Amino acid sequence: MERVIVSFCWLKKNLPSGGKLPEYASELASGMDVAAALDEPLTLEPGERALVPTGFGLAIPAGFEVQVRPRSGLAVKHGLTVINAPGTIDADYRGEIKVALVNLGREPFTIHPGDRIAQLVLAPVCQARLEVVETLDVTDRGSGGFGHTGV
Ligand SMILES: O=c1ccn([C@H]2C[C@H](O)[C@@H](COP(=O)(O)OP(=O)(O)OP(=O)(O)O)O2)c(=O)[nH]1
Ligand SMILES: [Mg+2]
Repeated sequence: MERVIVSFCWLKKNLPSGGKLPEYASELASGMDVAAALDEPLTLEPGERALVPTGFGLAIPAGFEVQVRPRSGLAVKHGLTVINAPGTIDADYRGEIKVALVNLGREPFTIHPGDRIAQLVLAPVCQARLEVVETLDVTDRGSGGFGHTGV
């Protein structure tokens, strides 16, 4: 598959403990698994959330974004998910990529340095140019929404 070049940079002088280059786990995986760059294990109590560092930053080309998505295994088995999923990494952001995790499970969950906590999906985006009008055009749906077509 053709790949888009994204600049990757460790943001600290020493490679953070647990920091790993994000990787596609299979040939055609949509997301690169991303690891927790932690000095020590971090335990999330039920209902608790944390902004987990990765140690790196990206320079994403214009016309793309990176989405931070949960890993379904962690979500289904432990209730660990990304609270703002999909997190948005803007193409002009140069700070550290962080993962906003929440433990929606019933048990405490411990993240160890280097654990794969989420996945990063590179996705195309386009920006809108808003054209302000007096009225919107007419459609069959009209203003029906939120279950209007049935469950
Ligand atoms: O899961 C995330 C979400 C965001 N970010 C970083 C990159 C992103 O470009 C920036 C801003 O994110 P967002 O636009 O979602 O947050 P905001 O609350 O709108 O903050 P801002 O006013 O800085 O845009 O924070 C992360 O590292 N991880
Ligand atoms: Mg924003």
